[in-house]
Amino acid sequence: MKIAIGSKNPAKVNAVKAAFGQVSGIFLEVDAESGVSNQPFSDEETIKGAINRARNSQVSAFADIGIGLEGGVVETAFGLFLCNWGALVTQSGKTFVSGGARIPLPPEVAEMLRAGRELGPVMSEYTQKNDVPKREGAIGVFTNERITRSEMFRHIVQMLIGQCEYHKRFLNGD
Ligand SMILES: O=P(O)(O)OP(=O)(O)OP(=O)(O)OC[C@H]1O[C@@H](n2cnc3c(O)ncnc32)[C@H](O)[C@@H]1O
Ligand SMILES: [Mg+2]
Repeated sequence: MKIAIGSKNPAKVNAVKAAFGQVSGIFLEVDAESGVSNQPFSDEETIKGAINRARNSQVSAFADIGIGLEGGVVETAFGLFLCNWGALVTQSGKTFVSGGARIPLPPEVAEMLRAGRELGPVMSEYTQKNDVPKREGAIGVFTNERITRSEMFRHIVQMLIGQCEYHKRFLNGD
């Protein structure tokens, strides 16, 4: 099975490979367009980014399925929360969506994002560490690395695969 991943970020790529586990597949990393802003600011925008990445990677790699993973933030009455979404698109165009765990960002980090900055660079500055988005991620930093970005995305991909399996098994879909 050819599986296209709509990103070259190792935190995402490793998550997809781990979620598929024993399934023998060829994984193709594609710099897929998300079609949304670099810093999505709502669930809707983040989901849209995930679906676009999934579809664009599947099409451009002629893959059996495409997986898109997108990170964003969402404003709530309790502060600005991390939000993460994934999408799986099949060759026939069937689309599955799932969301990840969410935690609030510290107020000083949230303020920088509201001022128009992107979370990745803000996190590197905040932690004085490079490549936070490719490593533990903001979720890893603020959970004392109990849940890393890759693990969070792995759960999302497992829920995508599971929904796809359910669809095939019980709904006879393709
Ligand atoms: O190469 P891609 O796949 O685009 O990987 P990315 O790290 O940029 O990931 P996203 O585009 O999905 O994330 C949107 C923005 O939010 C940042 N971001 C999202 N989640 C993050 C996290 O857990 N830790 C650090 N930065 C994060 C990210 O760096 C971007 O600025
Ligand atoms: Mg990005």
